Amino acid sequence: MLTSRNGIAAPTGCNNQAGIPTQAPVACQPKASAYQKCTRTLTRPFPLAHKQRGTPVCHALKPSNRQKTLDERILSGEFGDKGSTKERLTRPVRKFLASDPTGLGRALALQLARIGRVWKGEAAKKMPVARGDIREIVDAPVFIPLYNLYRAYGKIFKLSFGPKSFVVVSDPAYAKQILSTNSIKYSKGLLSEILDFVMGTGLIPADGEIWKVRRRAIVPALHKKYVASMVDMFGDCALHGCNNLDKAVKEGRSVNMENYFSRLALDIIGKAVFNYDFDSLTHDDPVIEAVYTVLREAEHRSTAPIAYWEFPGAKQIIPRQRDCVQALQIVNNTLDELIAKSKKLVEEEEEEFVEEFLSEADPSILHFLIASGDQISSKQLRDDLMTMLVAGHETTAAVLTWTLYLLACHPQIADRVRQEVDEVLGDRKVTIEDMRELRFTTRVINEGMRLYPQPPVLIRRALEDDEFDGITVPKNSDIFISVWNLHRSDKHWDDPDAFNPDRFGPLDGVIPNEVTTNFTYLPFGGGKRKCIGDQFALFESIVALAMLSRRYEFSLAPDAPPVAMTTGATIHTTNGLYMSITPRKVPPSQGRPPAASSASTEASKSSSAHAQVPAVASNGGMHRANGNGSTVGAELAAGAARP
Ligand code: HEM
Repeated sequence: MLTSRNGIAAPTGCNNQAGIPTQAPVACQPKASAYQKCTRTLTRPFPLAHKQRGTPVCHALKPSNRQKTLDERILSGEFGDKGSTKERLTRPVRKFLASDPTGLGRALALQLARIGRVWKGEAAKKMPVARGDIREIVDAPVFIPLYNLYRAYGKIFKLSFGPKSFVVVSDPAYAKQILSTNSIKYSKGLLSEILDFVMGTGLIPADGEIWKVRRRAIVPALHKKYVASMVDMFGDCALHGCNNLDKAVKEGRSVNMENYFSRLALDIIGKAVFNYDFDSLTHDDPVIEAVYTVLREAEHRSTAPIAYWEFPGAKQIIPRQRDCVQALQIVNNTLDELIAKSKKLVEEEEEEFVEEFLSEADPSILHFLIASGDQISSKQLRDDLMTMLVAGHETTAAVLTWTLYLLACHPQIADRVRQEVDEVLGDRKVTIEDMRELRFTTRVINEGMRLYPQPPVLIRRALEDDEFDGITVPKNSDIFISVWNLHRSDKHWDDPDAFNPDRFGPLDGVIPNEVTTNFTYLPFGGGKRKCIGDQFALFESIVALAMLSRRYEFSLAPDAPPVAMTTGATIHTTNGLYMSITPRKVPPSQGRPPAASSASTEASKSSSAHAQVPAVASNGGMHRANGNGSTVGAELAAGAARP
């Protein structure tokens, strides 16, 4: 056994190439001391948008021509002098003049010093431009080079390669300015261009008036009663998943839990968004295959160096593009059928549409939107549904994957989760009230999302000039807000690489979000474009983790390939997350009765455990109350601090 930085034992077998906090001898870790160990060879210029999938993770820079590591170069002050070159060059002249005994030289030196100060002031307002060894950055997931460059160039810098350039932002105050205070000055830019083929004018890529209208229409669909009913469904899906895992356990097989979570999340989001049972946990069919083809294409395009699919004829000639067109057709046909079915049901049920409308026959978001009388084209509806499918699938699956990985590397923390789950749930069904009781499990997810934010980078484009401490970001700049850097910065976190779910304070304290941490912690973004599925996703993750922890103990399969990261829209493993699974004897107790929570009495009156929770402006005033916000931090925070 080795000991992690936070004093928690980690197994020696924990293959730690994924930036996790153990002191196991790792090849590459985003920590100063680890950089020297990487010896990968540089073969091409820094591939910012290069396809990363399938390449082993290496968080380090190769030693430069001068055989210096980045750490040594940072320590040497190479990147430190952000002053004026003119001022630096004229410094010796000034010194020489100052030593002139006649007085004339001294007067000139004084004058030169004044001009030097002006030059220095001007230089301070210029954005640092990443230079030099950028070409030496190896084939790593994109957020890792950005982390290294952040350490070299600081909280805002420009990254140029060829005709393209990006502004990389890694400061909470700047992130707040872009996402919240000055959000009106920014669009989704590149993201809209990349995702157009799959999401069209869905909520994630949409901007301006379309975004406003669609957000107002969709957010009310994720109301309290809906989320409460979804918790029930999460439990059923997770149980179904457990039954599948039992088979693997019996056969003594290790299981790729990344794949498992991807399927679980697909089954859940299909039911939640359009009441479609993919049942991908037990079988594959052409619709599932088509969905995965489209999802993989979205990831492929977000990391491809050039938009080759836009070349004339590409969609007909290139096999992967042809497959994508066919897959889109299958998905669109399926969605059209579901839309038609839902319209028919709405006509038949003739239920009055009330504020927290929830159809028993079909509680999905699609049904809500149709029942609300939302007059939109089928194309827009499809765009919205696809957006939620993509947004709610990959993200949650990735959060669960990396959190389970962290737990496997920190058995003592996994023990604490199991203990809590046994106490709260025993072997009974999970309910919405339990979300307030599973506090440590919630913290574990919070910490999992800090160490592995999904997505690790947020993308924006400046619609007009904006200023950051005197530095101008010009109109049309493409901006990367590095959530990874914010979450891993030692300026904002003690021992930032350590997996320490207790770091967020007492368990009955607030649930961390961007507001409680002043934009240092952004698992769901912030401001008016904050995730609308934050509460849904957090509950889904808690339920899945609780159900698994109650039944099994997980450890990394001894013969598994090393766990390493690769970039997609979210962080994937390079070779899967293979786990050995040991069944636990589920305690026969019924856990705490759900009504034990003070909230649940209220909940039973109002059908929602969140009913009594005051609304807290967690996102710059764009709150769910006005149809624009989302509330996980606020509602759970208030819930956690219950009497
Ligand atoms: C753990 C799971 C999830 C994570 C980590 C996550 C994260 C995020 C983040 C960081 C953003 C902001 C993106 C930006 O500012 O550019 C976002 C936006 C969004 N998310 Fe999520 N999300 C999750 C689950 C979900 C689910 C389950 C849904 C749907 C039910 C969803 C729907 C959306 C939508 C529609 C947006 C765009 C909102 C807008 O631009 O107005 N997300 N998500």
